[in-house]
Amino acid sequence: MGTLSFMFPNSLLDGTCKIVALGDSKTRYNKQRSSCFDPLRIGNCTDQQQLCCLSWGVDKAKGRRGGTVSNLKAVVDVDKRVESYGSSDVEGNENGSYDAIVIGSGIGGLVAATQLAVKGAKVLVLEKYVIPGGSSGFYERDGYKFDVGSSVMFGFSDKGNLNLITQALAAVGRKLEVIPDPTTVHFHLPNDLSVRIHREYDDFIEELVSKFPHEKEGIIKFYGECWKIFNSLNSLELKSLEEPIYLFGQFFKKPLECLTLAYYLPQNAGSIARKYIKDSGLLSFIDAECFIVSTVNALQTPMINASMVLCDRHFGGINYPVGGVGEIAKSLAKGLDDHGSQILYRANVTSIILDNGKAVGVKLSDGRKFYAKTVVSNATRWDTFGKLLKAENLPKEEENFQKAYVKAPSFLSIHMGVKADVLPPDTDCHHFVLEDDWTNLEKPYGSIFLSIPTVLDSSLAPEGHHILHIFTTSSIEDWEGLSRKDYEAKKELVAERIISRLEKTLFPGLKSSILFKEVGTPKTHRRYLARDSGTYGPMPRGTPKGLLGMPFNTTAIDGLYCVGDSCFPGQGVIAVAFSGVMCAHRVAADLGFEKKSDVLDSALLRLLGWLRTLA
Ligand SMILES: NC(=O)c1ccc[n+]([C@@H]2O[C@H](COP(=O)([O-])OP(=O)(O)OC[C@H]3O[C@@H](n4cnc5c(N)ncnc54)[C@H](O)[C@@H]3O)[C@@H](O)[C@H]2O)c1
Ligand SMILES: CC(C)=CCC/C(C)=C/C=C/C(C)=C/C=C/C(C)=C/C=C/C=C(C)/C=C/C=C(C)/C=C/C=C(\C)CCC=C(C)C
Repeated sequence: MGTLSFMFPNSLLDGTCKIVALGDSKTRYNKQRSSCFDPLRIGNCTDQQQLCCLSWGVDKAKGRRGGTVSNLKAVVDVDKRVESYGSSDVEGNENGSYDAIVIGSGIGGLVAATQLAVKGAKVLVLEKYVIPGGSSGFYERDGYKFDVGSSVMFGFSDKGNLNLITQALAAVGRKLEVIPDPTTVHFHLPNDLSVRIHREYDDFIEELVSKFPHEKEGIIKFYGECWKIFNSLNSLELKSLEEPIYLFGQFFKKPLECLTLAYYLPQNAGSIARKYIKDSGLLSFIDAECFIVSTVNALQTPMINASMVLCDRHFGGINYPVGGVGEIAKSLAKGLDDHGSQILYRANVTSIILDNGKAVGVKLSDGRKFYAKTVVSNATRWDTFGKLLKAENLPKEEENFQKAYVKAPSFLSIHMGVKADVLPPDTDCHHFVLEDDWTNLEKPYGSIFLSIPTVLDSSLAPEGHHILHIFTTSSIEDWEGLSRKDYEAKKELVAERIISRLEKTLFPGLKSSILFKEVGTPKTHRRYLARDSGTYGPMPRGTPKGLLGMPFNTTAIDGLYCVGDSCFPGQGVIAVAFSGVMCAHRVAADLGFEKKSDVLDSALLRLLGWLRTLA
């Protein structure tokens, strides 16, 4: 980066840090662009920002060209924090001593890495940012601890086979204390339809039937069909569907359940709902139920995915980790370290190194190269095949994927700290608001998601305050080509409209209770989550054949695997955790840590490839 000068005044230790950057045009460029999340922020910054600022300062001080670090104690504290989430600096390795390199430490990447580590593999995770978790990370400001993304955690209970987050933590000897959420979501919908998704299934059904008494039978049949699928899923041991010894073993042990899943694999929730339900308001409600987990309506949502979430919330229930969602990734990262593998932060992978068409390593933006027997990418498929590999050599399978799936929009997120008394007593933790027109459900800024995690865990905000995380779909195109001033003004304007809507629908007096507010746009998501266009994940271009077209973890490139939401079964923390489990199993088999059969492998992989072409 050249000639940067940093000066850290003593105010560092009391939580504010003023950084003065002097120097070349690049610095001035960063100075102009500095935003609330910017590692090179100029002005007051706290906590995690401070961490970024300081770690830059340390780098500069080490590399020495004009760096001045005036408060070494603070630097040491910050280094300890980086250390506590995993390893610090690692030299490049030219001779390939790792079994697997994982690009990215989202939940998908971390689950793949930890599962491999417990099987005995030596893994290196390379994360661009300064903490683990990606969209399941956290950040701290002014005494508030915010979840970067969703605060609704499926798969986090203590029972069944589908509690994949609990299991992933347990695999590395970790367990988090959780707080049960009595209501998954409180829906506030057109025609004054208000529905609470109670933890108890019978209470939920009773409430829904009370709103649509003429559809009692249809409601029971539709949700009943979801249970049939959920129970089949829940009876299986979950591993890679691309590994034939396991897959055929499951068919042998649980033939009925596997056939049930095979039957529903190409189906969508909306068409099944229409078999039983006629009321258009109720069908729209089921659209909203699906939209919050898939960003598309029920007709486009795979039935297996819908069943998973519509039942897990009652089976294991939604549980929130004490200390926030970020604790999950932090614990996985620590568990990885405990098992002899490593995670390296500020490690921006810019390309995947190929040798005779096989993935053998990666190159970082600072020039370091790391080699391994296999490479797993937790970046989206658009980033993996469009940036880390040369876009012009797009394999046929990826071309097909991009024909069937497009990037879902990103989000506009508003993180706020408010006075506690603005919330009526018994306010639920999660809300979904669509005021008067069902046709706005999927439109940008149409529906509003709201989470108030301090309803469950008050330690996330100073006493007498609450956190509000408000988000709504928004596309990157809406935010590009604006001057800094216009960009900031637009953020304020759009946020103001959303907050006014919530003030009108839910919390009178909301605006005057705001003590802290920070707005992130799709550009923020793109920048800090390294996701192309800031996308939330893939969504089907048209009506998909359920999950049939969704690729698993192997790719057309030998030695390269993908994990995360652009793999089967798609978006969602629990979904990417499953993709991590599947990926680790397939990689472990290929590395010789698990049983495999070359003959069966090639037959199954060909069959699955062919099935995808039918989607
Ligand atoms: N966006 C949200 O609001 C939100 C919130 C919570 C959970 N989720 C769920 O989490 C899912 C995503 O999880 P995931 O595991 O697929 O991924 P992720 O996007 O959460 O994490 C990917 C990680 O990879 C890192 N990365 C990407 N490219 C890199 C590169 N070139 N070099 C180094 N690091 C790189 C990113 O910094 C990030 O930490 C989403 O589908 C969503 O359902 C989303
Ligand atoms: C292979 C073949 C061909 C065949 C065979 C058959 C079989 C055996 C099959 C099997 C299958 C399986 C196993 C499957 C599995 C699946 C799964 C696990 C799935 C899962 C899913 C999940 C999901 C999707 C999830 C999601 C979630 C989400 C997204 C969430 C989100 C949330 C949010 C956003 C929040 C909201 C908030 C508010 C409202 C505020």
